Amino acid sequence: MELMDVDPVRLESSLWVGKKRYRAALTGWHLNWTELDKKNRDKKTVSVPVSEVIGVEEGRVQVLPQRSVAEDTDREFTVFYVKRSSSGSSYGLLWRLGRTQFCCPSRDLRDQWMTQLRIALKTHSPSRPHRLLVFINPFGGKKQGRQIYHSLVAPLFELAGISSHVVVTERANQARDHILKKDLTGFDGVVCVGGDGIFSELLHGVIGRTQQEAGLSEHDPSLTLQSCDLHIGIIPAGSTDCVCFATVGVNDPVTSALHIIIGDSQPLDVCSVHHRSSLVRYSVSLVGYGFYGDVLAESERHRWMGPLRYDYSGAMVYLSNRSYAGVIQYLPADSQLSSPRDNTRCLSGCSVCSKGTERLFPHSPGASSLYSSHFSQFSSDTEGEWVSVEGRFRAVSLTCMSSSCPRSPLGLSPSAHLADGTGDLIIVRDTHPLGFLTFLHRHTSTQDQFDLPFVDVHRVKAVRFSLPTGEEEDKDEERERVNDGGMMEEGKRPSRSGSHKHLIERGEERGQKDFLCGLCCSKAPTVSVWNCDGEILPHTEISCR
Ligand SMILES: Nc1ncnc2c1ncn2[C@@H]1O[C@H](COP(=O)(O)OP(=O)(O)OP(=O)(O)O)[C@@H](O)[C@H]1O
Ligand SMILES: CCCCCCCCCCCCC/C=C/[C@@H](O)[C@H](CO)NC(=O)CCCCC
Ligand SMILES: [Ca+2]
Repeated sequence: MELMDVDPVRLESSLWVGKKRYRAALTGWHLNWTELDKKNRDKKTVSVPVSEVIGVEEGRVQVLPQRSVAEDTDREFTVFYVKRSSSGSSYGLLWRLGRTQFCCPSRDLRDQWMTQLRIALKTHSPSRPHRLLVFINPFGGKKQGRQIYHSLVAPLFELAGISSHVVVTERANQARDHILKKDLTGFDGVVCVGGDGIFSELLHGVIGRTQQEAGLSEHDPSLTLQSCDLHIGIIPAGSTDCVCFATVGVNDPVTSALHIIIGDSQPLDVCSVHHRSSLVRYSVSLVGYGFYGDVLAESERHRWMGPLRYDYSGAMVYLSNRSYAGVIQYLPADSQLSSPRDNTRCLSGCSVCSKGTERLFPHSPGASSLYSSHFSQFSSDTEGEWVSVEGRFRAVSLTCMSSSCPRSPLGLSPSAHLADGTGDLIIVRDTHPLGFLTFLHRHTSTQDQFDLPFVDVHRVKAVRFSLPTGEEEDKDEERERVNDGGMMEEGKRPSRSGSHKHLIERGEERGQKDFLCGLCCSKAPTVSVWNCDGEILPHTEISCR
């Protein structure tokens, strides 16, 4: 009989940790050490999975805040591993670098431990990255990206034997263009240090490059795109850090670095946004019209405030008390599988997402290892009946994930799934100011923001938005924007500043010179803008899937 899954003890010996004696054992999957009392009886045991061991060093070594090695240490070795801290959010725990110094009775035994631990690490951590391409946005969030990387992350990568090539960006879209055009041979993954904006650059680079190599056009909305092999890691250093927070559960650079080192991965739904037959952008978090579009447009004028700009702009936009007319069409997802109000929380290993991945990519051998897979219930994309809603809206939001962030720990749609191939469409119809304030305020607590008479939420596969008949986007303007805003057209993509300029021009074209000027205009604008993961879209009429 062949025995599978045996976990033989490779090494067991009596070691010292400080002044206490321990029995340490290394099996294939775990490193355990048990304190022994004077009569050799077991006291408490610490057990660390080998897959969570970060590194092993000879001697008494310290890594954070600074690397230091003590002398006279030929019988000692230090093991570094993931340590789950008791603090964090209700949704995810902070991870810290655990460190234990062992002292062996002889140098020989120390060498045996070092060798066996390194072999175990190699054998039991096949998905760890060895070489990473890191992009730092020096202007994201509180402008701490460089410092966060060099003081908290680089020492951990070094300890784990990961070599990294670092690019500090000098302009917007540099990271995206690098991924689209440069030789990426030898890199196991790309990492961004910044916020959701630089993550979005990496996302567009990785998806774009994969389609280029597969010879597929991203502009064709009916095409099933190739899913991406290159993983994206995020070291949070932005203003909202929504993608990091919603996937890891906290926005903490050390936690994220440790997840990257041990090769954790999480597939993500990606929503494509098209205007007519051009791809405009991809989104993983929020595609939002009305309140969230206006907050973003307003906040771009106050970038100097840093992350506070969203609070200030949120208050200003709330006070401007706006609603917008439009026609929303959506294709509902299968309500038997899940619902936005079923009170579930999607975490790594979620069963709804696993079933979704199998359903969406039945022939993919690495279905569970997909990272940035394209939003794709495509075989059934045109199936089902489109539903149409016309009216005036405070906010129309489509979110592919919960979009939780420090500002809203449960997010825009707390029960949304990270990788089920659907998004949640939240429709907030026009209402009185106090009602809307209640809706917003509930995002900051555990109260149900959907339990309000003017709010509807639907789990969807696709959404289209258009202006009411007679108010469609101007045709000439359309033509100009199609040429201007195609995401894949070199040098003509809407950047933050580009979009802002566009928005001002558009406001002026429509006689709304003061659209962005203090929100104090007497004549309220008739159209808002779309916020797509923190970027302003250059079109009002869009289709998302
Ligand atoms: N060197 C650079 N100079 C100017 N802009 C840059 C540079 N590098 C990246 N960018 C752009 O800066 C924008 C904001 O970056 P990022 O997302 O990192 O920070 P943030 O806006 O503070 O955070 P969040 O998106 O989480 O709110 C992105 O659109 C990105 O494309
Ligand atoms: C009375 C109290 C009112 C409090 C209101 C709190 C509402 C918080 C909801 C937070 C939703 C975040 C959605 C995430 C969007 C990100 O993809 C995007 C890119 O980072 N961020 C923004 O657009 C930044 C947009 C920030 C909007 C506030
Ligand atoms: Ca989803």
